[in-house]
Amino acid sequence: MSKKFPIALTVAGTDPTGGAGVLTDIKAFHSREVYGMSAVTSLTAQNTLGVQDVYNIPVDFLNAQLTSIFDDELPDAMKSGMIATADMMEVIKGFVEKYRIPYVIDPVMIATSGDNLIDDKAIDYLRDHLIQTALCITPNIIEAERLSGLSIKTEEDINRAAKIFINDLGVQSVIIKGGHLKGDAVDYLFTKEHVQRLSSERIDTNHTHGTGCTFSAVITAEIAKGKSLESAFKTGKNYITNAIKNTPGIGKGNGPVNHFSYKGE
Ligand SMILES: Nc1ncnc2c1ncn2[C@@H]1O[C@H](COP(=O)(O)OP(=O)(O)OP(=O)(O)O)[C@@H](O)[C@H]1O
Ligand SMILES: Cc1ncc(CO)c(N)n1
Repeated sequence: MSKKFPIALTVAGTDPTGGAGVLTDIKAFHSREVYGMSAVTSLTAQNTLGVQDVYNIPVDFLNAQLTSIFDDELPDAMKSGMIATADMMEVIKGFVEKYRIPYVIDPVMIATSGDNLIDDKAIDYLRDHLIQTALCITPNIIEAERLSGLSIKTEEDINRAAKIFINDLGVQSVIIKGGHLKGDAVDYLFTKEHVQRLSSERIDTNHTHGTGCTFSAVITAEIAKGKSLESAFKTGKNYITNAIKNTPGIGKGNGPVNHFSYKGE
């Protein structure tokens, strides 16, 4: 029997309050009418106030989860979020290379609350071995600084960092998210051939927990449908702007975004 929906896989950590990580990814896939699958890298104890504890899944068990998925059905696209260790990254790289699956990397390093989510060895492995396997990587400013080695304050700095990603680090394409800069919320997609700049008004809110996860999950869902990266980027940007604007107002701290409100293309 042929499958009725595109399938997207997320490989990421969990947030029990559902604002970031695997749960927000699955909500975004569902909202975009894409069937969601997940392999969990870490269980976190966190909420809108911060990260209280982290339990990393043993690397063999991450391998077992991915084997269960890939032995049964091939997802149309996958993304990763929090991957706490280089050992886990090596396992994930093996599956991406074996199955040649379109792969979006959200290079998660630090939670919105400021807590570290991955170790230094993992950041080095990400930069030197993993990001090259992706169709696209989606760093925020802090992650782009850490991976490129540049300090990023202006649009010119963003252009310079993109050149490092593409020319020196061998990345196919990169979306640098300007959510952490001042002024409008501007994101940039760089490929070898062109730059696409998408801008939205900055929404005055602290309810931005899981925005990066959600944005990359929507992009992955659109790629799973066979959409171009340029079109997926537009949908991701429209979705996240709407989702932040319509915050459901959950929790005592940096609340999550709304997965019910965006009805556009
Ligand atoms: N206050 C805001 N108003 C409008 N758009 C925003 C705002 N904050 C972030 N965005 C948008 O949300 C998306 C995610 O960007 P951001 O830089 O917040 O990612 P992130 O830091 O990786 O998120 P996370 O909180 O999951 O770690 C981008 O499209 C960015 O432009
Ligand atoms: C599990 C997880 N992934 C990603 C982030 C980044 O928002 C987070 N806070 N928690």
